[in-house]
This record gives sequence, structure tokens and C-alpha cells, in this order.
Amino acid sequence: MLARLFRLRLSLMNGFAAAAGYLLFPSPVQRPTLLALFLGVALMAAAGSALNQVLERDLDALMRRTCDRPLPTKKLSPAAAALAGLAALAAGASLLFIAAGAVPAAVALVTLIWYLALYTPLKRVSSLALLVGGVCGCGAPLVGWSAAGGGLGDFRIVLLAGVIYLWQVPHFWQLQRKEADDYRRAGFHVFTPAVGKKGSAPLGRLWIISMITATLMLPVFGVVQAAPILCALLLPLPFLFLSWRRWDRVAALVLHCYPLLVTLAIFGGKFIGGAV
Ligand code: HEM
Ligand SMILES: CC(C)=CCC/C(C)=C/CC/C(C)=C/COP(=O)(O)OP(=O)(O)O
Repeated sequence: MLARLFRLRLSLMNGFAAAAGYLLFPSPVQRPTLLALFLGVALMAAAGSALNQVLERDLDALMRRTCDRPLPTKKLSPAAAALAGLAALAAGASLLFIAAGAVPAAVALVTLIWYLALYTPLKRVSSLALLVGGVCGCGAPLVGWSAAGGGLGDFRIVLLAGVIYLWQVPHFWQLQRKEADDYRRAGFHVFTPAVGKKGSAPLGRLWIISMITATLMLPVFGVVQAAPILCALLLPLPFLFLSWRRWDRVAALVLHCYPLLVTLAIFGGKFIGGAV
């Protein structure tokens, strides 16, 4: 039940995105800090999920995808869910503050406020919520980068946060392709790319190609030592996504795990460079 409330895979993936930001900074890895950062951000993302479900319990009850969550099924009361979310928030923020300092903890808190006070209400009134919500995903790498000692305006972390931003749109489109009617029935305004006769989605492909192009800027500008690994991992992707229909399942899996892929590539470069 708590796994559904905290959306563990989404929360853990935010931990990996934070690790990507930390590993991107050109300094030796402090493993305890990296672990505390991963857990702190995952706890903060879990808090966001729980509090979001308290705020959206009425709409969750209307959608096939979310009606079996703990609040619509009355397995948890809104008060208990809110308490669980606040406990995760307190634990995550404290862990980040103790292990990484005030700035990473503050960036995580601002991310959570953006998610709960801006994105969540906006979903009910505008399809542009998706573009506003994309900023939430930039929080995790920014937290990681600042925990490693990087400044938030550095072009290197802006580039990585931009990659995660670009990824979230096709990520959402891929997940809600089957749910578009469900979203409409619940009264959500959803912005989905037009799909052509042959099942192609040119706008979706455009987002994915721009995401991969932005990712490849990381080795091109020498931002990561993982040039060969990153290129070997990511260069085939445009071909995978361009043949959308034939590689559908593989492309969907790669798209689902993209932040993890980028983190592994950056980690690989650091490991080869002996900085881990
Ligand atoms: C605008 C931003 C985003 C939107 C609109 C969005 C939307 C969604 C939706 C609707 C789901 C399906 C959840 C469910 O059915 O329970 C989902 C799943 C998921 N999201 Fe996102 N997401 C966003 C950002 C992120 C970010 C930043 C991450 C991590 C870095 C992430 C990682 C995941 C993962 C791993 C899942 C799979 C969850 C599972 O299979 O249990 N998403 N997302
Ligand atoms: C550093 C830090 C705190 C990181 C956390 C970032 C964060 C809150 C990520 C979640 C992003 C997001 C918009 C998820 C979908 O919510 P949704 O409400 O659209 O999903 P739903 O329809 O399944 O409820």
C-alpha cells in the first residue's frame, strides 16, 4: 500500500537523477554523501507523491489508472496519507541538510512546493501543466550538483537538467497514450501529440530527438568524461525511436529508464577516470 502511495519506482528514479547531478560535478565521489543524497531525494519525491495523492484523491477515484490507490480505496485516510508524506518530507529534508547542507535541502523543498502548489492544481485547468510540471524533474539533478559543491547557474548542470526536462514530456506521453480518454473522463486537460495514420507521432519523435541531441552535448562539450560510454549508449537511440513501431517495446523501456541510463553513463566515465 505504501509503495503505491510513495510510487517507489518514480521516487527511486528521482534518486538516480540526483546522483547524475552529483556525479557530473568534477570532484572525487564521497560515497556516504552520494548515498545520503540518493535516499534524501527519493524520500522527498515519495513525500511529493503521497501529498499529491491527498490533493488529487477525488480525481484519482475517477481514473482507471489511479482508482486503486490507497486513498480512493479507503485503505488510507487523507490524514494518515498526509502524515506519511510529511514524515517522508521531514526525513528526506533532514538527511539532505545534514549530509549535503542547506542549499540542496532548499532546492528539494522548492521543487516539492512547485510540484504540489503549482503543477498539481494546474493539472485541473490547463494542458500546459505538463510543461510546468517538467520543472519538477529538474530539481533532483540540481540537488545532486549543489550537494557536490556546484553552483546552480553552471551551464553543465543546466544542460543535464534540460535533458531531464526534455525527457519528461515523451515519458508522460508514452505512459498516458492508452489513458487519454481516462484523463478526459476525470476532467484533466491533457496535451497529447497528434498521431498519424501509421501510428507515427512526429511531435513525440521531435521531443525525443531533441532530448538525445541535448544529451550528446554532454560529451561534445566535454562536460562528462563518459564520452565513449555515453555515445555508445545513446547514439543508437535516434534510430530506435525513429523506427517507432518496429522497436516499440524496446524504445518504451529505454524511454522509461532514460534518467538511469544517463546516470550510469556519467558514473561509468567517473569510474574509468578513477574518481569513484
Ligand atoms: C512533468 C513531469 C512528469 C509527469 C507528468 C509524469 C507522469 C507520470 C505518470 C502519469 C506516471 C504513471 C504513474 C502511475 O500510473 O502510477 C509516471 C510514472 C513514472 N514516472 Fe513520471 N512523470 C513526470 C516526471 C518524472 C520524473 C522527474 C521522474 C524521475 C526522474 C519520473 C519517473 C517515473 C517512473 C520511474 C515511473 C514508473 C512508475 C511505476 O512504474 O510505478 N517521472 N510518470
Ligand atoms: C528533489 C525532489 C523533491 C524531487 C521530486 C520531483 C518530483 C515531485 C517528481 C514528480 C514529477 C511528476 C510531475 C510526477 C507526475 O505526477 P502526477 O500527479 O501527474 O501523476 P499521477 O497522475 O500518477 O498522480
